[in-house]
Amino acid sequence: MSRQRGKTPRKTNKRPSQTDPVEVYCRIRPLSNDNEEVCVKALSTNVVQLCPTEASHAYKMGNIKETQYTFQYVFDKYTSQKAMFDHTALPLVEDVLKGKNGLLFAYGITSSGKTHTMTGHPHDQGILPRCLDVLFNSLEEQQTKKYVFKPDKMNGFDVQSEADAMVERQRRDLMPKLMKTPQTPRSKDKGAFCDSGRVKDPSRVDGVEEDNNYAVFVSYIEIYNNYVYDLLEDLTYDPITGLKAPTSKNLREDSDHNMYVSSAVEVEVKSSEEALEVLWKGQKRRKVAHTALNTESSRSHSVFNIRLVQAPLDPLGEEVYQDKDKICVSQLSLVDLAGSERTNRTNNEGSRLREAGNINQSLMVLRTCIELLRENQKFGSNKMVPYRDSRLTHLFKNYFDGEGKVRMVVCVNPAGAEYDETVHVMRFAELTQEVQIARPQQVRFDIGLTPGRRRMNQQYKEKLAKMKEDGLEIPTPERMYSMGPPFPLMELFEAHDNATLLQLAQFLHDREKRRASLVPDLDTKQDQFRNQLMEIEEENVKLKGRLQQLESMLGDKDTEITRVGRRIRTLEKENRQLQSTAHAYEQERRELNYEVSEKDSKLTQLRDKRQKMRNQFEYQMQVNNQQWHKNMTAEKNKIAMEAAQEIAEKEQKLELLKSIVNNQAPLSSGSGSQYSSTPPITPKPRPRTQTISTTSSAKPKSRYIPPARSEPDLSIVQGGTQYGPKPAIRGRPTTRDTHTRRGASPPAVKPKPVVNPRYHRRSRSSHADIWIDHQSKGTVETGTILQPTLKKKKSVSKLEVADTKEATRYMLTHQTADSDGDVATNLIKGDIIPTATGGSAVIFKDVETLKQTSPGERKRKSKEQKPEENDGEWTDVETRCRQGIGNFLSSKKSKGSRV
Ligand SMILES: Nc1ncnc2c1ncn2[C@@H]1O[C@H](COP(=O)(O)OP(=O)(O)OP(=O)(O)O)[C@@H](O)[C@H]1O
Repeated sequence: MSRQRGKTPRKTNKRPSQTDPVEVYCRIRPLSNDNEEVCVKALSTNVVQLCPTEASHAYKMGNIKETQYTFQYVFDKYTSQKAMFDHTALPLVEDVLKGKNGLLFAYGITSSGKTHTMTGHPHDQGILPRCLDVLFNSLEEQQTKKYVFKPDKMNGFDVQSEADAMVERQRRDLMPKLMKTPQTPRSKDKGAFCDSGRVKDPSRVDGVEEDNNYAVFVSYIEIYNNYVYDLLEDLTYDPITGLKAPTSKNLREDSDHNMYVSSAVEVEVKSSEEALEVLWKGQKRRKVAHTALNTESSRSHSVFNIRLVQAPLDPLGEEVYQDKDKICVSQLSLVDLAGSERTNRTNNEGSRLREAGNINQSLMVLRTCIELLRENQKFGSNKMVPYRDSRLTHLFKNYFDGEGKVRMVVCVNPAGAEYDETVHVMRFAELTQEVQIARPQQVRFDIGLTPGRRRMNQQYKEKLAKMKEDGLEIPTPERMYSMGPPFPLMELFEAHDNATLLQLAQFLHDREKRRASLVPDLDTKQDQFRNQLMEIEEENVKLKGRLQQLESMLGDKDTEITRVGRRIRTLEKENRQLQSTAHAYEQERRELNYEVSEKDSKLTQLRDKRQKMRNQFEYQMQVNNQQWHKNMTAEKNKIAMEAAQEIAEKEQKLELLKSIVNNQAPLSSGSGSQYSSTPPITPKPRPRTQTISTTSSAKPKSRYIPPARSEPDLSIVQGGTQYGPKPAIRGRPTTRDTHTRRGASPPAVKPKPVVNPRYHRRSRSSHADIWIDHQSKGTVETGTILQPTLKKKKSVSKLEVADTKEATRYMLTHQTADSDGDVATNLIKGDIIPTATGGSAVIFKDVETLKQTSPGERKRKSKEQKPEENDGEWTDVETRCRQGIGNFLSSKKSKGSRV
């Protein structure tokens, strides 16, 4: 072994060549109540996310940011104790077996699962019992007898022979039992680690040196209120005062500057059960105070140390080599830190409050130390790390200052209410990862003795026993190649100390003899060895050839692999492209399908709508047709009635006119205030006087008054009508007039003419005529193709006397509807002749009828007679006058004035 100091852990003054960071693991425990809000979530196997809950102080202060922390590994609530152990502690157990130190501590707030992780339950063991199980599983038969290694009370170990160890065992067994702490009943779970219900961890690790012997020592200490107590110390019992209070222990530094708890009991254990019993004994002593947060909350930091002592076997492979310097001690410290919460959260009072203060103080110092250490390492500063400010940091100073592996398990309670505390824990944990620890150096256990000594000794013993059994001679054992026992202790006090010299000569002679006897054997062995070497060399040459072959094959394969790899990559790329194209097409197809279905549905909607509209329209058409037929029938009846009435009226007027014409009765004209139509005047006064109304025949407004004076008055010429207030025209009959007059009886009295058309010569040139186009305002524009020719005209809707002064011709437009509903426009034309009294008279000469027939009804036979058909009738003066007067009257009726 290169380094055999029985001290733990070792401090090195050299600057470490290789370092490892502190490895931090995070474990999230399950919620106590599934309905609780969660503030911690594992994002991956090494990232954890914290998000403030509404109940948290941070949230209330407006900090709602989520934070992420990266750790070596994050274990979620489903992680088993076994998995936890395998990741975090198993490598440390392996290291311990190889002579390296390890520190594992559980850190977190109260009730975050530290004790559960470190200790667990018998049926679901935590890290500590599993470490013990694996350690003892791995050591198997290689443990020394008890008391071969003895703690030297200065953090080191002594070694003694098995015989001495046996004597000590006997002595201890015979020793009267000391007064010990009365046994208290074990609690249900934690004390039951040694019960049959315990589920042992079956794992074992490699790394156990074949030619070493081992012994395991455990110690259990507690740091409470910044005092160190030995949890395995037997409390002395005084029959009067009872149990004596435990005394706090001091921390000491050994010759190698390693810290240890002075006079702390270290118990040598030979099985995990024994070790767990010790653990339970210590746990009984552990301060477990009830706080508001956790009824089993640990108010102290507990440190369970497992020290593995190993030493090589002697050359015979029989016993431990009796040299203290050849002992190697490695240590695994498992620390369950007290909860890191703040005092105000726990509702602590009195001693509990002091506890909380001290816990926080020691954890604060731990944080400060780690921060400074990190700073020194990072920035090359040399600030003093205040390890001594707390017992906790002081005790583990060597782990951080020296070498070893340090791991931390951060336990997290994901309950939302714990957010504020958890954030501090996380920050510290993340920071801790930046601290570098010197990597422990590889311990070499080879001390120059034949390897496999234990096995050979074993075989030798077995063979010996068998030969003894068979009664055979015992052959020279392989181990006889030894040069014999070590040199005896001889001291030469004077030059002539012959006895000692002889003894030495004898010893050397024996050795010489032994050597001489071994030389031939050695030569034989050398020959054998040479032959073997040659065989190996041959084999080697063959293998080299084969290797070359294989290498060239491998090279070919590599080339092939590279080519295939390249081809695969190309194909993969093509495949990806094709996939993306297919994807795009698929997408397009889906979109088109969607569009088509959308359009289909729109089309269907449109069709439905159109059908609905058609139905509505048809229905509306039916209704309208019915309504139209009804209206038409009513209108027809009305028109027929009106026509009958009009005809009757006109008949009446005609009668009147007839009588006027026939009788040639003189018409008196007033100052133009009213139009009067004279009744037929006969030489004999007629028995009755006929009154003609200007508005309606039913409601006569004026009566005929016989002329008072003999001045010429209005006379109406056949074929025309006399208009105007004053002029009285005795008209000469026209050709047409003549026709009508033929049947009329000559007037009995010849009235004095008011206007004499004979005296009034009219220009024959139609170009010189100025027309008055008299149309009432409601005249409908018919758009008839044939229109009267009026070169010069003045259109009026109301006829004034002044208009008649300039004009020579007069045309009255009058519209009527025939029985078919078509509009017939009558243009009644006449000459304007000045009267003797300065007025104007109109002599109607012509009536034109413009008629428009709808094409659909062209073939229908109109009830209205065509002009040519009317020829006979139109030439009839009566009819024409009737028409003329009727129109004029109706036009005058609407105007309410007379010319
Ligand atoms: N991973 C887990 N799975 C199941 N139960 C758990 C887990 N972690 C913790 N618990 C349970 O939560 C409770 C509190 O855990 P524990 O006592 O280990 O907390 P603690 O951090 O050690 O508290 P303190 O600091 O006060 O000692 C215990 O009942 C424990 O069984």
